[in-house]
Amino acid sequence: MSDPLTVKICGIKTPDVLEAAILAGADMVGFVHFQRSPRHVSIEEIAFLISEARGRVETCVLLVNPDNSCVAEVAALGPDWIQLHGPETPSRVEAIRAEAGIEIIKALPIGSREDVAHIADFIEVADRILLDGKPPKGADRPGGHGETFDWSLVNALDPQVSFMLSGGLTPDNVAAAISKARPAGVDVSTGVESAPGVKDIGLIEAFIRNARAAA
Ligand SMILES: O=C(O)c1ccccc1NCC(=O)[C@H](O)[C@H](O)COP(=O)(O)O
Repeated sequence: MSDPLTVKICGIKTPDVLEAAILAGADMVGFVHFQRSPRHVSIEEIAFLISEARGRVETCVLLVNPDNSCVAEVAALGPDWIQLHGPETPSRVEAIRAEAGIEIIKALPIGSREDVAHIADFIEVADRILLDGKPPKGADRPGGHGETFDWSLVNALDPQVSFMLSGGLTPDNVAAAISKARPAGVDVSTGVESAPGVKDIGLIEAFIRNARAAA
């Protein structure tokens, strides 16, 4: 039997939404620590959210090109995962994994076959790979834009490579995405919001329900 699908709800900012995501059956929740994001949460807020989540759902802190002091500060909070969502090189990902002593998700933007070929450089240095859409031109942050990509591009990937899928997923398209890309997990933020940074509990429930039904 294949492993169950991991469902991650990213960009959670408040305890009530965290609680709703847990009750709806999320496997992992993500907290964004990046000032320019409408989903940014402070270190103190993340500490509280992790303490509420511990033992109930896996936690992930999303960082963009963090320096060593930021990595140490986040690692001290004890999340299960750190997600690197910036232009980190393979050697920097490896160094952050060693510094943090925490499992790493490396997010990679996909828009072409060349981008898919680039994934191989990260297999050994990250614990999970997350494939995302490319940010729109001129965007001031590297993710969380609700941008999909051509899911058939992942057919060029070595079938042994396990990956999570994100980028523009919604309750309406998650089943098609799972059927086409066959990911080990799905990750959503924008597609379960009523406005940037404002999660909609009904959409979170529908997303998880539809992802589970499709898996
Ligand atoms: O959410 C943000 O604002 C953000 C800022 C900087 C880097 C990444 C960011 N989000 C990425 C995610 O939340 C997820 O991991 C995922 O890519 C969600 O994508 P989407 O559903 O398209 O918003």
